[in-house]
Amino acid sequence: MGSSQKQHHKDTNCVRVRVHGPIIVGAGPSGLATSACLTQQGVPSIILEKSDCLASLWQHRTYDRLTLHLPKQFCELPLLGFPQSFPKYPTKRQFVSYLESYASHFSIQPRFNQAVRSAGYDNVSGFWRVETQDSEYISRWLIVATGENAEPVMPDIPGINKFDGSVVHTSSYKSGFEFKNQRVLVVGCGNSGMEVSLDLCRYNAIPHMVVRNTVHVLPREMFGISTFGIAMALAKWLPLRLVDKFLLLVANFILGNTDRIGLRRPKTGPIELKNVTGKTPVLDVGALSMIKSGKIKVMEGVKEITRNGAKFVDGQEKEIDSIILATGYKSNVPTWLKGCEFFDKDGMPRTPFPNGWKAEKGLYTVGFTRRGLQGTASDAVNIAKDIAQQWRPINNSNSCNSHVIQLKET
Ligand SMILES: Cc1cc2nc3c(=O)[nH]c(=O)nc-3n(C[C@H](O)[C@H](O)[C@H](O)COP(=O)(O)OP(=O)(O)OC[C@H]3O[C@@H](n4cnc5c(N)ncnc54)[C@H](O)[C@@H]3O)c2cc1C
Ligand SMILES: NC(=O)C1=CN([C@@H]2O[C@H](COP(=O)(O)OP(=O)(O)OC[C@H]3O[C@@H](n4cnc5c(N)ncnc54)[C@H](OP(=O)(O)O)[C@@H]3O)[C@@H](O)[C@H]2O)C=CC1
Ligand SMILES: O=C(O)C(=O)Cc1c[nH]c2ccccc12
Repeated sequence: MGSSQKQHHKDTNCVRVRVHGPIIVGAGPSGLATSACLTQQGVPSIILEKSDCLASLWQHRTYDRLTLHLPKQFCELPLLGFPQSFPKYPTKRQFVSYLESYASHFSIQPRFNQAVRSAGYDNVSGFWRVETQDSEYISRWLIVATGENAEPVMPDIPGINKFDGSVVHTSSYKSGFEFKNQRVLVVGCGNSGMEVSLDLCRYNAIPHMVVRNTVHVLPREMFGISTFGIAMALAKWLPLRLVDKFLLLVANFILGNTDRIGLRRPKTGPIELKNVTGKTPVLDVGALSMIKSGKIKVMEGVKEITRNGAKFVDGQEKEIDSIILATGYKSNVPTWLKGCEFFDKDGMPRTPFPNGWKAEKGLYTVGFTRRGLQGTASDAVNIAKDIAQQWRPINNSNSCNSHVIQLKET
């Protein structure tokens, strides 16, 4: 990994590490992809990861039955594809094993248990100072790879604190096993809400899924071809409006009119909506037929949670045993990156795709495109090329490509 020099700070006992290459924050797919692309360009880097493993979202914060939604060719990281033996839609275990082989192939060794608490640009020295609980890392380049899904969104629903049963976010949900035979309120109808509701059905639980708004549901495949693949192919030739028209025509043919089962479609088409707002269409893997058969109950917005149930905006009241919040995720960048105008208050780059990867003064972002792993791959390649151009003139005279240099601690 990146070459660095280590010093003990006398007053605080904090270790100060001078890093020669870029500092990457986050060892998810985005951090790994960027590190690999930098390595290929001859630039060393270090990754700081708050958790104890790589891809912690996939390893610790997703449910057991999760598989990729898009066919594998749309989820590969740059430079090293999936093994041929993988199925079209790899499972999360396969995806994690791919990421582990990826890291090992490029000799990427993230520094685990390093939660970045603050980072800021020092105008005087021209370096980024990045603080974790026990160290300060200093570099010319900082790459933000903490992801769009860094923290769960926990909505403040009236009365939720009075509820007697358990309340969990989908990021802590593993399987319906713990909810056997229960009446469960699932708040939210994105891909997580739909898939958790489907999983609950497999354990004889009765999911009541809250749909407060409009939602696009598309079949995962159309006539044996992935819907996402069809959309990407058509988008090369046709305006997005027409692509969406085609997708909706076929979706309505395959799924029927989803309005009739309480899933009203937004006015804007599914791909245009994803591009403009980031809202991902639901790619159906079975929940829709459970809704049609009444096993998943669709409810309107929640008005209030009571000790043992929920009141809905249409006046209905239901007793429930547990609540699962499928309310999505948010970036955590505003909590640690200081004095930076590049990110908005939600921790997303203000500059839209495909140009949001480069900020100013050696700051970069990877994986904030709202375009899944394809967006990550595009950012990672761009960042590595850009930093390599700055790296070569500085380091041609004085080769610094060796691995970590541990200087004697002072
Ligand atoms: C359930 C689910 C399924 C998905 N499925 C798909 C799919 O099939 N296809 C697709 O293209 N996309 C999918 N996505 C989108 C998803 O965002 C990407 O798959 C991918 O995980 C993004 O990678 P990332 O590295 O940007 O973020 P993450 O995977 O979230 O990794 C960020 C890393 O940064 C670390 N971190 C955060 N804050 C700090 C800090 N302050 N200091 C140090 N480390 C920190 C985290 O611990 C984490 O390890 C899915 C998302 C979810 C939630
Ligand atoms: N197999 C796969 O590949 C999977 C992929 N994913 C991906 O992970 C990402 C996150 O998905 P997901 O976790 O579903 O999050 P999303 O942000 O996509 O969906 C959140 C849902 O919660 C609803 N919601 C939020 N707050 C409230 C509230 N206070 N009351 C009622 N409803 C509320 C939203 O409704 P509203 O629209 O009204 O705001 C929306 O329906 C997406 O990109 C998704 O595609 C997730 C699961 C599986
Ligand atoms: O980002 C996600 O959550 C995905 O599941 C991948 C994804 C990226 N772009 C899309 C457009 C339509 C459906 C899924 C995706």
